[in-house]
Amino acid sequence: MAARAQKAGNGSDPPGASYDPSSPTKLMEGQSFGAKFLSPWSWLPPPHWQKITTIDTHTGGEPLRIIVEGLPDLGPNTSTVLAKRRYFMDNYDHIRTGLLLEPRGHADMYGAVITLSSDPAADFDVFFLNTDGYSPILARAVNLTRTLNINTPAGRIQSWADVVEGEIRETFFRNVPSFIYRPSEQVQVPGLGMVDFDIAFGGAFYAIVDAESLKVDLAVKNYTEIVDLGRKIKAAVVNTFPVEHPSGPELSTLFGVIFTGPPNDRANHSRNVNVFEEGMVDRSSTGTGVSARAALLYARGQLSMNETIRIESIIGSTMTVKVAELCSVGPHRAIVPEVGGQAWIVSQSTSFFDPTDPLIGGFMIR
Ligand SMILES: O=C(O)[C@H]1NCC[C@@H]1O
Repeated sequence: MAARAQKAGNGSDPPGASYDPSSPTKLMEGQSFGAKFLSPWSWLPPPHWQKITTIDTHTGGEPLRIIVEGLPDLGPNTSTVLAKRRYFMDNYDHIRTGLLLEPRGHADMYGAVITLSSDPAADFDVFFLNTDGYSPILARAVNLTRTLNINTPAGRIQSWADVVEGEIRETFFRNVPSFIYRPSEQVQVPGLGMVDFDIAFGGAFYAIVDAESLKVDLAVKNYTEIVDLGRKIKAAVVNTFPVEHPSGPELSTLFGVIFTGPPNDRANHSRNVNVFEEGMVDRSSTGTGVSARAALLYARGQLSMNETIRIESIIGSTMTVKVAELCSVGPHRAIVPEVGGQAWIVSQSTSFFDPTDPLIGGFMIR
């Protein structure tokens, strides 16, 4: 494959032909063979291959691949983030699958498209990609030096950082209004019997289930069982309890099932494991999920205004949440949650898409 790409890139030059041993790029003893033949000095992809540059980050272990260069035009109507997302869905879904699925990604990969906003009140627009489709919002910490107003498919959020001596300690965002949608419901789940749950919205709709009622410990060793339970419960709830957000159909789907359980670290309030879409598992405690939990806890008198709680993820990473304001969303009494977390930048890379690659759009093994 490397030889084929080489031929396409440099005409008839043999691999590494443009490498000049006397140049400053000369390899030192111990440098890898790959460094010589795949270095940008010796090989360039052919001009007709699509090239997309991304920056990878993670928030509490949950990956986020952000497209920073190479995205084609987002169409004639860029007036709203939803219009841009619609155009992307209709025209570039192969970019989502190509960047997030194997071989460039994996079944639980996540992505984001950040664009300038035509809304003067917003610093930028962002929409989110996952391996099964598109998420209404992704509660992610961004590294910031000032408060940013960000338009997401779920609405406007604000994000800022706590900076101490030039170092970002924690980042926060003020989420969209979050509310209980259907408290204390039950559903018959094939193979499980009756399952108790609540539905709450925190930027996305979730069915929230106490894991102890299913006798499952929310540990990584039970990953497969947790995914299986999440998929079964989600299917049963979707079939029985349709959700409708007052803002319209784009937000009116059940995104996932959040299992709650006791924390491993007693300093934390609880544990959240979010099984979303068709079986993706959030490595973090889920920003939209802790928001939905805060709405539920506040309505039940188990969380006070401005009281901060810390919620663990399946891998033990944490996010904080507090109720910062009260408001309403259509007929629902709502809270405005403030979520805190930590994010790290881990790499930058350019993906190449050879049009003759039969797996150019990616594949998934789950
Ligand atoms: O933190 C969040 O809200 C997101 N993480 C993956 C699933 C959710 O979209």
